[in-house]
Order: sequence, then structure tokens, then C-alpha cells
Amino acid sequence: MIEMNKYTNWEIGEFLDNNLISNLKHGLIVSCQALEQEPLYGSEVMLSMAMAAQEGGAVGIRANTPRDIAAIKSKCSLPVIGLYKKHYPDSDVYITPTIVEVKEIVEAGADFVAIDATALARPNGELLGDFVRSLRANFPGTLIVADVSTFEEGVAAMDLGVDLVSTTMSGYTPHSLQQEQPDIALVARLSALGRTPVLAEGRIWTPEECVACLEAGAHAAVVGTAITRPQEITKKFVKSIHESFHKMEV
Ligand SMILES: CC(=O)N[C@H](C=O)[C@@H](O)[C@H](O)[C@H](O)COP(=O)(O)O
Repeated sequence: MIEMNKYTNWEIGEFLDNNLISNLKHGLIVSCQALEQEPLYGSEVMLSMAMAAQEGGAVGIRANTPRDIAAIKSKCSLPVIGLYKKHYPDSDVYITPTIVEVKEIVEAGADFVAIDATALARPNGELLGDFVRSLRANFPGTLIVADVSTFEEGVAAMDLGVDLVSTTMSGYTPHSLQQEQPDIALVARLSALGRTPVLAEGRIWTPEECVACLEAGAHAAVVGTAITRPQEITKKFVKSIHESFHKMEV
């Protein structure tokens, strides 16, 4: 039995002793998120999305806000990676920035908590290491997913003893690689360390890209927009039509 509050560097085999983590192996995690300004905003809709993902064979759900997480946990039996997007005036960190948001999503039933683990300055000048230590001390049963944007941030998060590292923020910090495709090179480099399991996340649009991420060593892949943001999916179709068909008409 692993002590989940142990602040240490586990080898990858030890991480996989944890069922919540090993059950995600080579699976698809569906991110079900809609912000207030989006057409699908609302916890009931997000619960429906999660149920659809479960029916389709997903191994986990990623969800934002205590309300959505609680709604999903009330009916969906998949483990939930919870986060809480909040903006503070003194920081660009917005994915579960402080322990205040952690508490709310843990109380809502999140199995994992996703936190920004980039090098960006945190609210109230808090250091990432202190935040992780406080999370471990206050919520010993909660697994930590570190959302990073670069290789160095991934290694730093591993050194802090987080449970999973996700490439979520690649392309969303000014100092990370900006590209339209998923950052498979980052997935490969972090996975090759053979340390903390890595989630491939961000701009995965096709099943082929998903498989490529797993082949690159990802423990699991997280897909959001391509499955749960129909306005963005629609835009892709419309753009394709415009670029090829309508151009020919001119
Ligand atoms: C950068 C950021 O804020 N990412 C958020 C993290 O929770 C979500 O908005 C993304 O939808 C999620 O990461 C999944 O990625 P994609 O939607 O590209 O498949």
C-alpha cells in the first residue's frame, strides 16, 4: 500500500502501484469543459458529455469548477481530474492557482487535482514547491496532475513528487513552443525519463494523433475540444469548406 502523502520521487513502477493511475494506462481521458461564455455552459450538459465519454470507452474525465465536478461525480463512475480556472490580478496562472480552489474541487469529489506547474509567477508570490507541499499536507489522498509547458517544468514537477505530469500548457505560456499540433516531442522527452507518468494533452484532434502520443510514451491522452466543444469542431469543418470549395468558386 503506497502512502499518498509521501513527498518523494517515485520510480514509474511505484506510481503504477496506484490503481487510479494504472487504470488510466493507454486510455483516453475526455476533458468536458465549457466556460460561461460558451454555448454548452452548464453542469447538466457537462454531465451528459461525461456520460457520453464513459459510454464511448473513456477511462477518465477532466472537468473544471466544483459544480461540474460534483455533477459528474454524482452519476459518472469514471475518475475525475478536477481543476478550477480562476484569475488573480497579480498572476497569469489560472488552472487551480491556490489552495482555496484545491479545497473546493477536492470537496466536490475530484480524484486528481490538476494544477498549473509552469514557471509563471503565482498569485501572492507563492512558490510552486510550497504550493505542492501544502496540497500534500492538506489533502493527502488527492493525486496531483502538474500541467506544464516545457521539458524543464516537467522535470521540476517530477522533482516535487507530483503523481502525473501533463503537457496541457505547451503553447499557452509565452516561453513554450507555439504550434497548432499537439506537442508530441515534449511528451516523448518527458516520458523517456521513465519517471513520473506523462499525460499528452493539448490540441489533439484526431485518433491518429492520440495513438502517436501513446507511441511516444504517454501514459494516457487527454482530448477536450475535438470531442466536447462543438462550436470549435464546426469551425474546423466550415474552414475546410471555405478554403477548398468556396475558393474554387471564386
Ligand atoms: C490551456 C488550457 O487552459 N487548457 C485547458 C485545461 O484544462 C482546457 O481548456 C483544454 O480544453 C484541455 O487542456 C484539453 O485540451 P484540448 O481542448 O486542446 O484538447
